[in-house]
Amino acid sequence: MEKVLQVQNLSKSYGSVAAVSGLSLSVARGEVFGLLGPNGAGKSTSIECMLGVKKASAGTVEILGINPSEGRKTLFERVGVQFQETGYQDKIRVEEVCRMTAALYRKPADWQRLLAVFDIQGLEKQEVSQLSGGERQRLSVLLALIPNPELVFLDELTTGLDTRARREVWQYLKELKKGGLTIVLTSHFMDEVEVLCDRALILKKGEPQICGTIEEITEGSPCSCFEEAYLWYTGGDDDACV
Ligand SMILES: Nc1ncnc2c1ncn2[C@@H]1O[C@H](COP(=O)(O)OP(=O)(O)OP(=O)(O)O)[C@@H](O)[C@H]1O
Repeated sequence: MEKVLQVQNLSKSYGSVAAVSGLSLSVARGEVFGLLGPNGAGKSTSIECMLGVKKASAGTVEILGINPSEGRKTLFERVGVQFQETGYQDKIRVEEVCRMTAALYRKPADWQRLLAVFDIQGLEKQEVSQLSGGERQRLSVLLALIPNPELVFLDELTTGLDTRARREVWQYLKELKKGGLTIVLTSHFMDEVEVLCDRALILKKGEPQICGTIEEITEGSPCSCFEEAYLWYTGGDDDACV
């Protein structure tokens, strides 16, 4: 199966802090892959290094056959990125940020339709700074999809979304997956990971603990459910399954 993302021995230190150590993974086309771990485990740093936004201390990354630090322009034509926080221009309106993003790509998605899908329709004239946290979150996912990407990185996909909105985003991503989209996501919600991810990798203090399907990860622990297994992999030595 075609690999759209390949990471080998990626490490990143900030001074004496080893944020990521020896991360290796590969993601096949059409797969949904979860990068998991507690706050500060190194998820965002890993994604930023994969994209070439931050310079890795060691390791190699290939996205769609491209070395991200060399082919940035080609890469961003084909890859969508949602970051946890986006620095929007002061007073920019929803429709302006959508239009400006769409203008960057040759074959952008229909952002008006995406506004409807993400239930932000009717807020086009509103300033982004005046949106609620959940609306802003949905907008950031929408913006990552405007390039019509082959691969999308979603960082804390549904943080701040209400129950209905989360399910709607899941449903939409499942449809995009059926259409062949490859998704790499981070999440703190194990129910979301179970619903969406084909495979996941768990980081603890920057170090990969296990990589596999939800079943493989659960079976690799003494626990009987995935969330407990996650807590077991990421907890202290004394942590036992509930
Ligand atoms: N610019 C930076 N300078 C110094 N240390 C940093 C910097 N960015 C991140 N770190 C540290 O690197 C480690 C990994 O941070 P990172 O943001 O990648 O974690 P994360 O898994 O994405 O966390 P969260 O779930 O809270 O978003 C943390 O210890 C963090 O304090």
